[in-house]
Amino acid sequence: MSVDLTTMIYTAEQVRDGEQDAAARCDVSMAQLMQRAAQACLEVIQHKQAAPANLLILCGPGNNGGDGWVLARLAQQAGFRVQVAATEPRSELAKLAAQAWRDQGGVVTDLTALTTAQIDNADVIIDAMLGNGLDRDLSTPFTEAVNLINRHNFAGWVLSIDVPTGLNSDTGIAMPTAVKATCTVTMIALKTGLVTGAAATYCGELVLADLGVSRAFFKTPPTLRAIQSSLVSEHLRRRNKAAHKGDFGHVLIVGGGPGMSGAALLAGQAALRCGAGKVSIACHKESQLAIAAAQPELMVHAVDNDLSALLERATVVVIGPGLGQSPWARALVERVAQWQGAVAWDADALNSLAAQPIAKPDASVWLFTPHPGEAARLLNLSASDVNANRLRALTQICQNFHAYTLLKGAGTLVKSPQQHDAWVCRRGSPALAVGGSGDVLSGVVGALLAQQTAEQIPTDQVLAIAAWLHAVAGEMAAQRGERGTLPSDLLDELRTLVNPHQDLKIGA
Ligand SMILES: NC(=O)C1=CN([C@@H]2O[C@H](COP(=O)(O)OP(=O)(O)OC[C@H]3O[C@@H](n4cnc5c(N)ncnc54)[C@H](OP(=O)(O)O)[C@@H]3O)[C@@H](O)[C@H]2O)[C@@H](O)CC1
Ligand SMILES: [K+]
Repeated sequence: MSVDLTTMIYTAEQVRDGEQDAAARCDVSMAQLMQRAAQACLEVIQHKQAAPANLLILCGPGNNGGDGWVLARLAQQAGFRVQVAATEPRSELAKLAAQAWRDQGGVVTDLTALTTAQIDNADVIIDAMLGNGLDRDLSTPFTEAVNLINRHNFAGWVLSIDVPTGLNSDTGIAMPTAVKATCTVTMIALKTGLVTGAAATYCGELVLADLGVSRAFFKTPPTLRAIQSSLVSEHLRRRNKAAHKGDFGHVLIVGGGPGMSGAALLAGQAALRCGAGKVSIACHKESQLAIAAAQPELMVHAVDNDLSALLERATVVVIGPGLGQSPWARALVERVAQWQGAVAWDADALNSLAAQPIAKPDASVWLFTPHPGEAARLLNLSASDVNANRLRALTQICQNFHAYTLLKGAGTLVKSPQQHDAWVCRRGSPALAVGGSGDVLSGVVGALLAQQTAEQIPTDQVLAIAAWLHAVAGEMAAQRGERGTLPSDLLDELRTLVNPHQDLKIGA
């Protein structure tokens, strides 16, 4: 069976532990691995930039620097004009590689003396300062070098080897200073910190160089798996021609407090566009008219605190969009928390659970879709604590609340309470960073839950599929302009995406 190596993502520790073993199994020495790493970087450079261009290679003390020293030699042999600015090599492999560069007549300047002129003369800067050995904040001379590279007026491009210097390859947290690369060539396996958190700002295009040992390495189970389009097409098949609305579930959306009818409306519209058989909304009486007038297919009920009749008819519940934090909202949260079935919790419904926790009934399945602020409230932490280790926060929420959880933000993470590994969504767009986007997502989750039986979607894949649909709908909507894309623009795109097997052209 073929494995897409770019979908399996590991911690830096897993890579460190696994690479030596994988190299030994493939009968490759560490020096050969370094040679292959440098060769992979050279090929990426040659693809983008013909020789003789000016390369400035910045080498740090460890094996990341070693990759840089070897690259200097290979690139010069390939006809590039190469300058190296370096700190003293300290690892054995880096020392040998530095000596080989000098033996070839290569010139070296001290990284502490790096000048703006050196940077400006370069067509390509290669960041081989620090890789996955980064274990503390940057200091002189790395901070100064990174600041010089990141200046807005540098006309060339930047290739980071393995990981941009200053980015934590496990958490995706950037030190106050970190290289903003055009392209990152990472070795052997993708690392968790390159696909979540602030990674997208720093990594640029991410290229995996498997160095010929990945197949041995990939026997190790990954920490994260990238959500792929195949997950969607496997589960959202062509519908049975004799289908009726009862096959596709009844979503009840609880939300739409005073002044927040739009959130419940967006969730309802997304649930309809993603194929739920029926969608009802339980909202505040002040919101009923606005929602009903905006979308005739929605059944809109004004509720005080009695949801019993609506819950009896529902297949799944989504609670949170526009719910607010009033006593009215809390009463609804308490009622839904007792209901036995599948409940998707979002927004103020999560805040309410955070403020006054309620235990999940054993027979219920709960799905949470917090953003980092809501996740922080659920864990009694700050949002920056959550962002400092998104995967850890995700795992804690799953465990503490026995809930399938989707943690929003670039590199959305998804995890089920039972499984060890998690999913990451590598798709998406900054266009999704706008109020109402999360309401659409909760409607998508509701629709998938409602169709779970008809489409045989395992519960642990519902949030992963929803994250992918929402992210790709965002990318598609953003094609008309990232800035100014509205959550309602996602609705048409979602409709296309949930019909992957349908040829949407109308034949004769
Ligand atoms: N192993 C392999 O098979 C292969 C590995 N490969 C490559 O090796 C890289 C990993 O190499 P690595 O382990 O030597 O770590 P690396 O990132 O070079 O840094 C360690 C050095 O940095 C220092 N240091 C740390 N933080 C610092 C800071 N903030 N500020 C200043 N200094 C700091 C630390 O110093 P110390 O803590 O000892 O004082 C130590 O000297 C990997 O990313 C990939 O590029 C590829 O060739 C493929 C084959
Ligand atoms: K680097």
